[in-house]
Amino acid sequence: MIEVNELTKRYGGTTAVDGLSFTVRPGHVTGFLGPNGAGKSTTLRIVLGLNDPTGGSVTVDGRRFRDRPRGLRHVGALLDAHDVHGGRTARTHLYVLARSNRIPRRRADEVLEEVGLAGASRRRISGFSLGMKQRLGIAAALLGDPPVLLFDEPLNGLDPEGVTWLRGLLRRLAGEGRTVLVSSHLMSEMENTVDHLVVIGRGSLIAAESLAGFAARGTRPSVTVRTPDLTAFTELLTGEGARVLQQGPDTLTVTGLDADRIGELALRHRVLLHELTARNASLEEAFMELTADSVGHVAGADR
Ligand SMILES: Nc1ncnc2c1ncn2[C@@H]1O[C@H](COP(=O)(O)OP(=O)(O)OP(=O)(O)O)[C@@H](O)[C@H]1O
Repeated sequence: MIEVNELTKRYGGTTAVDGLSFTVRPGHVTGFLGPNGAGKSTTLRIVLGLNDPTGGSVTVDGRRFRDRPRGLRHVGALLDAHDVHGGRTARTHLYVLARSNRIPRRRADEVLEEVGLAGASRRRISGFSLGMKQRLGIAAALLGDPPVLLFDEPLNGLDPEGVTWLRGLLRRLAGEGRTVLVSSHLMSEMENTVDHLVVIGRGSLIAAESLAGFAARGTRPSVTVRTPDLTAFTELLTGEGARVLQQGPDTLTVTGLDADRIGELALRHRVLLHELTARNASLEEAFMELTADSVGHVAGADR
């Protein structure tokens, strides 16, 4: 468990983190979300003891990370994929890390295999693409088989296959009972990846809850319905109190009734449905609404 207590970090006149408290529990993939400059990287650096807080504290399983010897066995982290010695090969990079944490060498080969870099393990890192460096950073995080994992914007630079792979890996790690915290400034990246959210803006907590709970804060969720019985079904839905917008020759957007209820109505009245989709767009809307005051630079704001 990661516990952040009343954390504050100032850089001169800039307050990067401002009295922030939250808890990250095992068994979940928790998204750490906020607009650019919200203080995510600063918080993660403090968790790892790379920066000292101005006030407050962070503990991992009840202790400061810095007080643990052989840290990679407790917390694995990917903060900056470029933060590697380009002249080394991927293998050597991991061997050095393994040695300094008393981890057997064979583990380095195992994690290279796991992240899909076994074939490139003897190549110099300077020739790696950003996506390959991300994979190498993930391999380093997994090296010590740690119960706690932190990833700062890990989807950056990954191609669609890489994104799908990483989502699966994060879920598996959480399924094994580990604590997994993943930062991003994009809700669209997180909605298919995480089940819990910690949202911050200007260094302060905005929300800490389940993905479903967060979505419910936004504008009302909508459901897309495709049916050849457009007119009759629209009447039925409005009769049940729904708001219905026609989007195309056979497509409706419905608010005010959830997808389960709409499906039941269709079944009861023998209406043929070709599609019934609950839209997650409200997550993005909730994020934008809740963080609107914390966004430093809004496109077009000066015009
Ligand atoms: N070493 C530093 N010196 C001075 N200011 C800093 C330093 N590190 C971060 N900051 C400032 O602290 C604030 C928070 O930055 P941080 O990088 O933690 O945000 P972030 O949420 O990770 O942003 P992004 O999504 O852009 O990575 C920003 O205003 C940033 O300019």
